[in-house]
Amino acid sequence: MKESPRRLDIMKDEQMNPEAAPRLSRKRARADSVLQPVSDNDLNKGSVPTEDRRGNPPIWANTRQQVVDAIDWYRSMQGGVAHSNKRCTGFLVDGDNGGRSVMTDEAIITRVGGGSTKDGEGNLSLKKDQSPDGVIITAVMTSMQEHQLVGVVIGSNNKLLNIKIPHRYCVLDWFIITDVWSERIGKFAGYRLRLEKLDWSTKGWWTGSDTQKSLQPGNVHEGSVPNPPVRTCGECGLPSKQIYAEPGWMCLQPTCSQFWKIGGKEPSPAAPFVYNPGFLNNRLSTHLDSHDPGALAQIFDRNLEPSLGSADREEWKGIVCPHCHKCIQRITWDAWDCSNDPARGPNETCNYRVERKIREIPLDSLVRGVKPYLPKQLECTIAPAIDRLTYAPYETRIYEIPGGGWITHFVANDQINGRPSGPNDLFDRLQKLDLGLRRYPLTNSQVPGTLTCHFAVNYGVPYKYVVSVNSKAFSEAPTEILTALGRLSWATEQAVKRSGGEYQPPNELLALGYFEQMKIGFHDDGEKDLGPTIATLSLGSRSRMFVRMKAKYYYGVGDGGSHTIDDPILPGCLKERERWALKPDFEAKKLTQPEYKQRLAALVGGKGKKEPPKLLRLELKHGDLVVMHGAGLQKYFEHSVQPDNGLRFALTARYIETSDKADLEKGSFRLDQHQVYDGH
Ligand SMILES: O=C(O)CCC(=O)C(=O)O
Ligand SMILES: [Fe+2]
Repeated sequence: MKESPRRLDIMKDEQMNPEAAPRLSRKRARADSVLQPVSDNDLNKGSVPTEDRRGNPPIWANTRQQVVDAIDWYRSMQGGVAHSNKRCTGFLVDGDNGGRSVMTDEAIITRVGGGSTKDGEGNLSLKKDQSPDGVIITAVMTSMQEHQLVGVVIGSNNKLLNIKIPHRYCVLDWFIITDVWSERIGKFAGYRLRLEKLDWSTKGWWTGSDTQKSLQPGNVHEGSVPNPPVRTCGECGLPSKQIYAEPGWMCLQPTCSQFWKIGGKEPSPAAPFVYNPGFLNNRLSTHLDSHDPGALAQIFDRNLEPSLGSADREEWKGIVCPHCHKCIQRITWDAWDCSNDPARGPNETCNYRVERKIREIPLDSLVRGVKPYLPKQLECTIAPAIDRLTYAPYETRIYEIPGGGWITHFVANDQINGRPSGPNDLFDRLQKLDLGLRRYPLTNSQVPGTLTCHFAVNYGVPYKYVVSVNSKAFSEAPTEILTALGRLSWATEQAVKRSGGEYQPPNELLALGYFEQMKIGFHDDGEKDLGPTIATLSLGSRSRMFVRMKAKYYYGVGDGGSHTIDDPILPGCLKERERWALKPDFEAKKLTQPEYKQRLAALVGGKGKKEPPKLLRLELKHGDLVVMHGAGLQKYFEHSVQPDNGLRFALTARYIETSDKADLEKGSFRLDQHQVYDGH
């Protein structure tokens, strides 16, 4: 732990007494950081970062999701701009800010993301003009017009500040957006913005101990420079500020023929660009000086408040540690724990912990009087074969998925659920147990450190699904888990036998727990050694399960944007007939591979497609069992489950092929008589 509370107190004292730190005269500061030309390279790239900063961040995190979970104004896992209700609420300045970006002590000038792609070196570049009507630009503009508070987070890849950024993500402060304008960026017109620190009575923790003064309102402070002139374009008649002292004033209206031109010519990108000092260094927002921005986040000791012990959304949001100020995610079922962080750094020692035993939630409060789903919410393109007799009192609905297999839905009822050791009892008893449920890091997430949006615990043979989960042996499992396993074995056997397959008893069980607003996104269960059959028991809050073809097979376009050559052309895929018509020519070598790919691209387009349509939307109620049977269901299709708001458990059993002795041992079990299930 680098930030002790003491250090933070020191920081506050220093901030309250801006005279405490020596600083350069304004003239010198300008010479250092303003009149220096900014080329297409970032201003301070290559300079050596120093530890000499004034203080410590008020809030910090090791992963992006820690920030997102704990900070209300930064709910964005991708891109730099967090927005809500069409307003920008938070801004991240990390690496790759684009050319001509600068950070002074209190102002940030950088690009606005959106509409960019990463080049070979991971730098963002525009692939077309950024539209003023895009979601991000609109949000940024609206926030500027409304003087909306914008929280700013800095990432440690940022090279604009000449300090060593102490953690991967650090909150800077509240800012406001003073300007949004367009420039020529490479071949295209892209938006850039200027942010200004709201509170000009204190200095930011990130400023060096010998930095320039706070920004002052234009023309107020002795020695300050005039506000930048605004000129009207002779061509379009619209005003633009003079942002650059050099090469000079340019029209910044991207629709104007004189956009980004001086004397009819665009400045060379290699020309020195020098910010107008009045634009960079004056305080442009003088009207907000009495505004109380409120705290960046509520930071207090949750051990001092009474625990509601609910499964509400509030319970699994992140919190900011009152001791070390790190964003703590709710990783375990029953606690926030600062030390329980998969991305914890070697110097972190904070052990702040808040116990949160969940109070028992009565099943009735979740299942009684819930509004039926609308027909549209349960729309299926495949009609089930319905059978009310064979497994009575269950009703079964069998969906045959062409190219995939069968999904058998055993619909439970009060009679089934109310039996001793049935779903009602299981739901009540699972809540009282300490199963060791926790959120795990996703193994192939685009954003490192992202945790699942549900809690999990694995029993029996280790199973990797979307994450790698520790596994406990069935011999250590509570009777409730084995009781569930009994029911799942029964359902698996019935569904497999009915489709003519060979029954293989499960040797693995994954228990998932969902709080309010948790879910499992689209995924397949297809680990390499997984058998073809997967059975799930739903307990508690109602949910919907969705099934769709994977985009790769629906569009025939893989993740890299390339067309799939060994295309199975599944029934129901896009342009199925046309794809079948093309394939024989390729197989007969009448078409080369590039020609085949080109023809496919002409048929179904490239990547960046909309999501494939959902084939099934199933209503899973308390006590229901669902069996997926067929390897194709995991290979070519994917599923997701979206519970209603409220506590839910899902217990899923599978058979996993393994010759590992220890794993086999973990997966072996014998059910007691009362744990065996016969379908009643
Ligand atoms: O929550 C559910 O019903 C489904 C869980 C699931 O898909 C899984 O465990 O892989
Ligand atoms: Fe699954």
